[in-house]
Amino acid sequence: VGGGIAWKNGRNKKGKTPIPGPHGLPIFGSLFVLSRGLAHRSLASMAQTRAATQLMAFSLGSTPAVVASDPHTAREILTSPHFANRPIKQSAKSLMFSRAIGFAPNGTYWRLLRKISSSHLFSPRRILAHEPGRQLDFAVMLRNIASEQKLSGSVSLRKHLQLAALNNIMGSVFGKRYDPAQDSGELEELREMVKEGFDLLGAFNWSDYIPWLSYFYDPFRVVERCEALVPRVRKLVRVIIEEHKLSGSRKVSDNADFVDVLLSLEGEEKLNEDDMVAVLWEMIFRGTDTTALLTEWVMAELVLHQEIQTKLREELKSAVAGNTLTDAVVAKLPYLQAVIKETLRVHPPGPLLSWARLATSDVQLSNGMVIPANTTAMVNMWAITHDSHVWEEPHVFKPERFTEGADVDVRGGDLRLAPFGAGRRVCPGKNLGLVTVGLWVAKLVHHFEWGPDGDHTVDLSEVLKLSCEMKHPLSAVASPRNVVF
Ligand code: HEM
Repeated sequence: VGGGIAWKNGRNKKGKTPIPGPHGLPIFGSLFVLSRGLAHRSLASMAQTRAATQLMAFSLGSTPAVVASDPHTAREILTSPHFANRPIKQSAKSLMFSRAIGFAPNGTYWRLLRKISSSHLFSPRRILAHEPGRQLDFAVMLRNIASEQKLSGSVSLRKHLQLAALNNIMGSVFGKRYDPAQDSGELEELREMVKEGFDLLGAFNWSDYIPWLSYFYDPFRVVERCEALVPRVRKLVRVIIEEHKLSGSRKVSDNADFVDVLLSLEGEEKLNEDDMVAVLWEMIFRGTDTTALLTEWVMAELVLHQEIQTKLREELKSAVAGNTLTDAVVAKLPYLQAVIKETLRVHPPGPLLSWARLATSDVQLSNGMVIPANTTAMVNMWAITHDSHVWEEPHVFKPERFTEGADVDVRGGDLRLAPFGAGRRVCPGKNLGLVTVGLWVAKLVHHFEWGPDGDHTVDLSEVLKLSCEMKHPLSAVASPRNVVF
């Protein structure tokens, strides 16, 4: 059967045009493609060789799945109201994420969460109000980078970015920042919990696709580890909620943190405590790794392409001219924005858009194919951004394609480059993510010249976990520049 075991009985032929796809193995289908290595690359070459880039059907054990590797089909899937749900992994369910924005089914509760977060956490006014926090987290990072460079002669950037990103999101969500020198115990506990959650959500769990396996095969001990993590998360978040309750006034100002906002909700909007824990915890998860790893990819490309780094510094020099580098200045730097877009194109942090979608009814596509209800639908954004029919010289890192050619909206309006997804489930944190990465990259380049580290050359190999990150963390020589701001 085209598509394999989960597509038997003509499931892939419901429309005028059948959906092509590999036969896969008995029982497992094409599960091994997802369970190891770089799934986005394997799926891209499978779709290419089968002339199935528009849509390819395949089986993940008993779960029928399709993947779109072309902008047109990707748009039809992501923006269709019939794909507004997501299939939920066992780990996400056990970690309470079915009550958080990313996995809550399309309905009143999910719409309420989107509304609350877009007006109180992600609105331009709120993002601006939290700028002092972004500046503060950068100032700490700057000091730590300078001292590591002085001590070791090079800098391993990842840990600095991760601490800044964690503190930044903790600041705007929980109103709390950590100083490694003073709060090492609590910070370590939090870091460990975030890492455990990432590992569990990113781990490939065979029983998500072959349910009966769960009775005797759970190599990552997903169930047991989730059961151990949930009480720790509840305890940490509840303590923070109690501290906020004790602090009195529920008046919510622009720079209030998200806990205050959730506590101030009244009537039908009021969330119960478990829902609050889920929503708050999800923000920490989604907001930490994505900004840190995108900044690391940008900096790796800038170390490899010194001429691009010099050009960016020139742009910064003329824009700063005695002023502080702020969000407002950064937003008006076309070359910096082009460098970030080009990094999102070459290294989309979610190459398969992180969380899939689920068809809630049969969906007819404009090419005559029909995706049956209950099919898991993925978009291979990496395949689209590396397709030579869509992008000229797709493997070349060239920010100029965005300054010299037509500009491209990366926030979901143009499916040739939609690293934040699109449609009603598009990433709500996209503006916050872009503003944070923009400010930090601008400041890193303004304060240091970033050169190659002779002992650790830049290696762009990827590893796909919850997001796609550099397999070998970036190490570079950061030569301080004599700048005041
Ligand atoms: C570079 C930064 C980021 C990237 C590349 C990114 C990417 C994505 C992608 C691809 C999706 C799935 C969209 C879809 O299905 O169409 C998503 C969803 C989501 N993201 Fe982001 N994200 C980033 C930053 C953030 C930040 C900073 C936050 C919050 C603090 C956040 C919160 C979320 C949430 C809550 C969802 C689920 C939305 C829903 O299902 O309704 N993201 N993100």
